[in-house]
Amino acid sequence: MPDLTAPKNNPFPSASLLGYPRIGRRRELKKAVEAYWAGKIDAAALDSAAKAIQLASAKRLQELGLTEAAAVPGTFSYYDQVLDTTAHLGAVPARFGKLLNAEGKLDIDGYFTLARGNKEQQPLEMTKWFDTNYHYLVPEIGPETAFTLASTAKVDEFAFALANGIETRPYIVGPVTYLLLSKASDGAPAGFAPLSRLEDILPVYVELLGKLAAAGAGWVQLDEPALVVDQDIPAADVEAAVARAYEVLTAAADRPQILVSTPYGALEGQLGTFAATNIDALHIDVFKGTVPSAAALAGLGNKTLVAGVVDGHNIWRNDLAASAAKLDELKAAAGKVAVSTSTSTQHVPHDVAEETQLSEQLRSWLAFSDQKAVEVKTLAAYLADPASAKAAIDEATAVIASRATAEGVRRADVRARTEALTAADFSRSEYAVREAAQEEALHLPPLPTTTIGSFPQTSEIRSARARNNKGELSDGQYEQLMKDEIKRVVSLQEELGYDVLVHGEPERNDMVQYFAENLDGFDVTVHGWVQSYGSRCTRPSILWGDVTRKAAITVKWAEYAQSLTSKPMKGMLTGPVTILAWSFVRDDQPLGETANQVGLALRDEIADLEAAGIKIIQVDEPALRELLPLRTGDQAGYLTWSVDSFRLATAGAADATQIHTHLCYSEFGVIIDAIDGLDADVTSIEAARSRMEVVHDLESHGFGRGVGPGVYDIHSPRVPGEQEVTGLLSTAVKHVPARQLWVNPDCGLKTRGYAETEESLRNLVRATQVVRAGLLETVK
Ligand code: MET
Ligand SMILES: [Zn+2]
Repeated sequence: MPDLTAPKNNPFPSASLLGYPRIGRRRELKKAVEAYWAGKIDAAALDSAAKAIQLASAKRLQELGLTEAAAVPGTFSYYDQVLDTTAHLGAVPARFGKLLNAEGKLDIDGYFTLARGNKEQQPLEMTKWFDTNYHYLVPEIGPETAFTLASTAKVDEFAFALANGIETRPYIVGPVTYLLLSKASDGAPAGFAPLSRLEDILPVYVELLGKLAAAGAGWVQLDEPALVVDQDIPAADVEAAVARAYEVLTAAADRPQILVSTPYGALEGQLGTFAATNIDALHIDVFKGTVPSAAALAGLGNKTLVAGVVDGHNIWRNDLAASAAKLDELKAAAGKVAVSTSTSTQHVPHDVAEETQLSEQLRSWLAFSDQKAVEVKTLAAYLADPASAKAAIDEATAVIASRATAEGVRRADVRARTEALTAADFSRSEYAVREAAQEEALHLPPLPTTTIGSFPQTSEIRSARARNNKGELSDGQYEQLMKDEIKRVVSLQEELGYDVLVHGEPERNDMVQYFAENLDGFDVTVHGWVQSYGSRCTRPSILWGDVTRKAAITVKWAEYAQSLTSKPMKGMLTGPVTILAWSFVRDDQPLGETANQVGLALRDEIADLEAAGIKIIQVDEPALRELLPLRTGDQAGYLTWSVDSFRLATAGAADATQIHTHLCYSEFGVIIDAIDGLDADVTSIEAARSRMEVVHDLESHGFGRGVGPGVYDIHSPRVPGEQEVTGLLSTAVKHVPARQLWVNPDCGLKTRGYAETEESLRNLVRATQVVRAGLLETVK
């Protein structure tokens, strides 16, 4: 047996993936982690579940042809790759007290505490990872943060695979991106920039590189996607940080060869910055990004250029001919070229072959992670010997061509409707007119209380749906169970004293999939889960054709719920941008065209809801921020079509119909104009985790319509106390005029249990009463 741990100088693998799903083909990790949290399995059982997934994934990728050393990415994570990096750096925020154990390590419980919070502390803030629907945990860095190698999880993961005969390529977030994604810790002085701690984290990276080299790693992958984004610090500062970081890391005495990866867009000017360092390989995204100039590529010298030509973020079969052409160009200008995906494939499911319920035609158009591994392998073969890949390339070309003419892809009725749209279809009356009409129709108290839509999806609800799908429960029985649940949700809200009620969305498996299942142009998967955050997964639908509404979707449920109460019942829809963002969307026409088709379908649904007597309709757009292009130059175009599609969906509503929207998960400051542009009468926004930061943006913008900054963080089981909520509301009324303010949680309650939900919602009402009374005092 060769000594696998001996130092080596292998070339970068000709074919590899930038990352791979880590949740398991059947969401084994989700199940194990949740069982561990529930105390049903111990740490050893969790560890062996994790190892089983790691090994299965590595073996699968080898089977698919990624057999070279370091071709299999070591991208496993128990929760999040940024949290992993925080753990390796020991960057535990001071507010958590002493989380490191006696050996100075962050054990698995400490790790989960950062992710989920504890009785005293909110978890780390969560936000979107670049332009994806994946969320990472935001590091909190201050002048006081101490850095020490507090975890060797990545070394252990590597050693475990190696012991099983597979040399993987350990992955960790690179130092510059790590600090650029961090926020200043609570106590940090004004103007403190986490990037100023660069010198202090580098020694920990160096120590980690040493341990990886000692364990036998030939390559390590440092992920630097922040370099493809326009940062709010000068480019020259970013460049200096990169130069310094990689000067130190490449000078480490014992280290694996270093691949720096830059997924999610074009690296542009920073390519030269990396070219000037001594790293061994540089990955660039040439799927979403463009092929750099020959001169820029020549600057890479002896470094391997890892070409991300296969899209890691969407599921369409690769246009191998187009990729081959890009590779030719790259090869002509750069010395060594290897093939990979544009991003980690953690954003797409495992395997199309599992989706046997899809038509053969649709399946032939798709590539999930495993198919992408084969595509990458084919393209690497092409680079070595173009003739060897000819059959595969021709087949891909033919299949892609078949999409253009397939039934349902372009429908004359749908196209006629979008082509006939005029400016008037995108606008409602002036807000003052609507406000008066709504006041008259609704008579709401000051600081109206409401929730965001979903109530806990109990195991009874989920099992009823599963049994209905299997045919064990008739549609009639299922419908009755959902109605019972709606009744329970309505009476709970009545009892708690909420002003605007919801039906609780029990009938929806998912806020996008539910609509996808009821619209033409979509298909849904059975096993196509992708990680959203932690143990949470979603199953994006596939939007492959022209979209139309077959029949009313939500009306009967809303109508039933409204019949149970004299309070206004909110109709609940998912907006066009979110439907697109959380589906895998066709790539053969501009997103704006697809969004308008969805907008029109929703517009018809709103008209039907109004006709059924629903006076308030919420159109959720939690993903509005997520699709925002990373480069500032591309943002205006996106904001125009996304805002337009929402307006198209909602502008048919009568003046007296109150249109709500809901946004969550992100910093909104940058898109506040667009949020205003949606022209919704009421906007609820996530704010509890970030402790009401958003109200400052709203204030400085002069946001003039209704707004509900969330006062209950629903992402953790923690119950907010009455005083805590009172405090948040008191902050809000200082910045937002009370007549505009609404009281609501951050988001829907579907992931919560009833016990904590009831208690929390009760505290919201009590706090509202306190603040309302205070408002009356000030008026007197
Ligand atoms: N109406 C939806 C719900 O309450 C909004 C969720 S936003 C991710 O679940
Ligand atoms: Zn939400």
